[in-house]
Amino acid sequence: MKIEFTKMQGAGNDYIYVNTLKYPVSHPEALAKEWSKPHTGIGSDGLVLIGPSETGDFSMRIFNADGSEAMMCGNASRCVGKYVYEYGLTDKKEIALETLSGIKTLYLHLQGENVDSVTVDMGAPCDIRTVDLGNGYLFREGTAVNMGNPHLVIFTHDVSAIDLLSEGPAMEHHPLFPNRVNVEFAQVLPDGNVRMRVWERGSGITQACGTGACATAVAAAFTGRGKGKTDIIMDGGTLTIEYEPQNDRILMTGPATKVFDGTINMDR
Ligand SMILES: N[C@@H](CCC[C@H](N)C(=O)O)C(=O)O
Repeated sequence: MKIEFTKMQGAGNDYIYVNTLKYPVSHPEALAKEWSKPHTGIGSDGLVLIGPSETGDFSMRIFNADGSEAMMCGNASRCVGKYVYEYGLTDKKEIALETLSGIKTLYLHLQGENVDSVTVDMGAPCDIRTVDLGNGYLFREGTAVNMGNPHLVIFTHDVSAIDLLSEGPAMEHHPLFPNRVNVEFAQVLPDGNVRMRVWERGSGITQACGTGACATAVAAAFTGRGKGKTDIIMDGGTLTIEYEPQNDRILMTGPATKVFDGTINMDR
């Protein structure tokens, strides 16, 4: 059976989006693995399913490139906002999106008829703590933050020197995180903004991570490095994160971009 999909990216974090109101998908874990492959698939960081919701306007499910399902994805939530508006599924500019980590409110920013960027109310971070990574690792200490999904943020003086391909998996599979963890290496710049590189659980090196950008801003505040409104500069683009520890929400603003539409056989 042929189905339509749309490839979209937010700060370079790219996913395949399927409207399940039109094309129900029965085995997303297998399809995420197959379709994410760069040479034999479509090529992406994973698969995102847009569906109906009883508690919000729409629902979002997100599968990493290894087929594992995640609770939340910041970059995908912005792209879902763009998708449902531009494909005529809604004319609302404020959208309640149901995710496995609760309802997230999307505020669409338009440029003419198109959604150019989106602000997402990401809710409150939880389980913020300093973790001792023990001996045998490049870094001894990090900050764990839960943004609906788990993150480990490690501050360093030179983020460009990190070998993500070896340090990323070592941290993703650290015994402190039996469900694995997303890993952010972060460097505070002289102006207080943060340069960050990410290794994502289930997808490896990605160009950007929305929940990771939020976790980085939270970790910065927690360790006395924060400045309230922070640009998190990643390999694929920049997200602006607004966070004050006394408030119970984080606002994430950034781009949402369509790459192309396509069709693919569901049973391939
Ligand atoms: N890219 C994402 C997060 C995707 C899920 C993550 N890899 C996990 O397994 O928790 C984002 O933009 O937040």
